[in-house]
Amino acid sequence: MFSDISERKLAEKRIENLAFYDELTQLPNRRLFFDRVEMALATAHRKSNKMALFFIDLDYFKEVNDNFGHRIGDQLLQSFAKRLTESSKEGDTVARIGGDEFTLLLTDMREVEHICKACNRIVEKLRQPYHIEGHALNITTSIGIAVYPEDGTNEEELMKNADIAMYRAKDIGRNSFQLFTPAMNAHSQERSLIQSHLRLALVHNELELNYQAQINGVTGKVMGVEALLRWYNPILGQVSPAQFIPMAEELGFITEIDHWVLEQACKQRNLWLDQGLDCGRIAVNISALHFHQGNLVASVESVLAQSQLPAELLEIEVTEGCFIKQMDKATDILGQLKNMGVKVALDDFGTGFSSLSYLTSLPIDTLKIDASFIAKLPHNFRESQITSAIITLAQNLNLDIVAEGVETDAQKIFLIERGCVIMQGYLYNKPVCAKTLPKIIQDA
Ligand SMILES: Nc1nc2c(ncn2[C@@H]2O[C@H](COP(=O)(O)O[C@H]3[C@@H](O)[C@H](n4cnc5c(=O)[nH]c(N)nc54)O[C@@H]3COP(=O)(O)O)[C@@H](O)[C@H]2O)c(=O)[nH]1
Repeated sequence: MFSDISERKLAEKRIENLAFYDELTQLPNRRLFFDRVEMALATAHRKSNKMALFFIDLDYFKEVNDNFGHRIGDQLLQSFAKRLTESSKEGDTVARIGGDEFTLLLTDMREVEHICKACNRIVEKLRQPYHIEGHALNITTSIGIAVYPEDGTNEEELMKNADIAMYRAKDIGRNSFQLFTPAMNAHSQERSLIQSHLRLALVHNELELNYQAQINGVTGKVMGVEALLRWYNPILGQVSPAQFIPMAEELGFITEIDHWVLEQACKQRNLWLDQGLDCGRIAVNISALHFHQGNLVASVESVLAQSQLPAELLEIEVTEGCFIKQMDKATDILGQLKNMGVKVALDDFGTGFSSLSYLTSLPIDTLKIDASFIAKLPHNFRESQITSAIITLAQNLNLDIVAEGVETDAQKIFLIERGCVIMQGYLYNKPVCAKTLPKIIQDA
């Protein structure tokens, strides 16, 4: 009899635990979190206090799972939950509401400055490296914050607005926190609208490629062309790739888009080849996400076979983001491309992570100096020094070098004097459609 009762109690406890707590981290789940918010709202209302609801999302958690496996991913979530709990105060509620999504409720807040202070403290603690099974994982977080009563007076509203603010933090580069503002609502609606149209852009034939020439500034000869994606939607108008490419990455169809670009660009370059148009290599941008998650080598192989374009006329542009993680895998992918005869350029060079040692081991052919440096030439001391150093580095490593975003004669002269002769930018031509490019090449 005694044992029956204890067993029943144990079973009840287990059921309650499953209903209200997350099994992996033992934190309250979404249901219990909502109950706590509801209770806290009543107290905050009575005492005329503020409270803050944090929506916390781990940046690039999926990559941890993909690269290190789910066991390490789970341990990371447990350590993260522990740290988040340790950095909160008595009376606060920490919860796990989904895969890598956590929430935190801070009660008894009087000023928004107190909330920001608390947030800075928490972010600092969370971003210290996590040491798991011999791996040092550097994880950052994107946090959105909604404050009662300004940003919502019930749990749904606060949660929705904290979520919107969290997406804003992701949009502006992750690793930050954002307090909700009403303007974000409009931004979030615009984002959803773009996303819903983007899903159909390929099917509705709304994508097109433009081409921008890369010119030898001394001889005027066209050395290559870069394919740049354009999207025109009848309702949204022209949408910049700087806006929709990150969305396509987030929505999971960047590989499909990159493959389409690759196909069109190779087909077009082969057509120009047949027409005897001498415009060097065609450069195609590949997103870092596609680089790691898609099958880039197979994609390039099949497109080259289908288009009949000689491999040496194709250049793949990758960014430093491709090498932050899984350097060995990245080297292997680039090596396979090189073995096929395809050239590889490192785009936006100088803006990524600081370690240059990877340059010596990566099989790349070209460095593209980022336009943000060129824009400040020739008068800005810092940018002039960096640009000169990048040119010297490329020369020492026997790499080709291309300057991006060249707009003035003064920039061109600066670059030529330092040994960078290939340039791309509005000084020569803006990106144009396939029909217009031959005229630019003939006039060059
Ligand atoms: N994965 C893919 N990414 C792509 C693809 N097409 C473009 N992109 C990436 O989107 C970002 C924005 O591109 P875009 O608006 O096309 O801007 C490019 C040029 O048009 C612009 N440019 C060129 N010359 C000048 C100049 O003189 N002044 C000036 N202000 N801007 C100039 O610079 C952008 C160059 O892009 P990149 O060489 O790739 O850095 C951009 O990050 C693209 O990479 C795609 O098909 N797939």
